Amino acid sequence: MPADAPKTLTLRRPDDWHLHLRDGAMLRGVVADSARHFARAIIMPNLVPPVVTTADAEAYRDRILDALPDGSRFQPLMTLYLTEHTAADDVAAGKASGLITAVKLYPAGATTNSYGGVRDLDKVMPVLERMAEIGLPLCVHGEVTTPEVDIFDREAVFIETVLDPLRRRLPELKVTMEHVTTKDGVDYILSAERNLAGSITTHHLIINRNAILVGGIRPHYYCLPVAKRESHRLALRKAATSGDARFFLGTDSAPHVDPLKECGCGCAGIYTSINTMSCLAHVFEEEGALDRLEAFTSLNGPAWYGLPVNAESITLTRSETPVTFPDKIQTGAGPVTVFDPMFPLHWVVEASHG
Ligand SMILES: NC(=O)N[C@@H](CC(=O)O)C(=O)O
Ligand SMILES: [Zn+2]
Ligand SMILES: [Zn+2]
Repeated sequence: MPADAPKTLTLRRPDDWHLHLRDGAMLRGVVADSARHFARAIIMPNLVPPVVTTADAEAYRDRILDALPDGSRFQPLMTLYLTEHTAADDVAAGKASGLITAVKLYPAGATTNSYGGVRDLDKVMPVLERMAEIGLPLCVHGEVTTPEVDIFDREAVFIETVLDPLRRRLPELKVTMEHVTTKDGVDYILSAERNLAGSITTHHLIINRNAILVGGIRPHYYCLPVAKRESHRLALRKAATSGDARFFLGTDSAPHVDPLKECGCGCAGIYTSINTMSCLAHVFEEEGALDRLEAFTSLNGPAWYGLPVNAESITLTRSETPVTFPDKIQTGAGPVTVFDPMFPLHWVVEASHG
């Protein structure tokens, strides 16, 4: 690091625009890790059973608020899991009451707990048209599920065969491409003049697909969309550190207990809530872009979702000796392995203000 490089960095308090908190004992075991650094998070609705109606979302929000540490002001921003039976009026009522921030499209079978997702987009067009009218964003898990399509191509094929046709059919619909993992995704977002933005995870800025497979199979680096080759990781880094308002943080922190990852058919998902800010400061420093970290974590997301930026701030400090995080956290549901970036971390969130 150059001698004159900053040793502390103060940012508006960040938000997480894509987060899995789960429910029950797991929720109670993980929520404090997000609430420590983040003011708000968009909460994914892929519970079992999923969060389908406004009433489901209200009940789930209350369970999250209940699980928070005393005094926490963390704000869960709720989403609805789009199904072919979703009622447009219920979605509109959820938005009007201020409860619902977005609706989530899971192509059926694309990822964890997505079997109740959408098979035929025509069936959800009335809901999407209503969302376009009322300005409610659609968050998309952008992968096709066609068995013939190679898993590493599923995002690119989704853009070409599903997302682009949908956006041409309904240009007024605001779409968030969640957890973008490819240069194709980045380029597609950059090509759009309006109504398209993308979230990028912490881990996709750090690992490529080698992390999963070289030297043995490493289930704790397996997530969906699966990490791609190095050229894609570099494209994601460039987008995230560019300051471009169309890119913002969505950690996609997705806890599964270790026995469900370390087995013959392991679940997809990486747990990063606890060390995300340290990892991101490292990445942005490597890219010479520490001055653009705040845009990525704290400014671009609120602008896209039409929310105010947080009044509070946090300060990160760079220590000479590496900071350590636990290898695993213990939850009432079982142990959850923490994302290991495979390099020492030096940045740590040291204080919160306001
Ligand atoms: N990202 C993942 O690998 N897993 C997520 C689902 C998702 O976001 O696709 C999960 O719920 O476990
Ligand atoms: Zn997803
Ligand atoms: Zn996710």
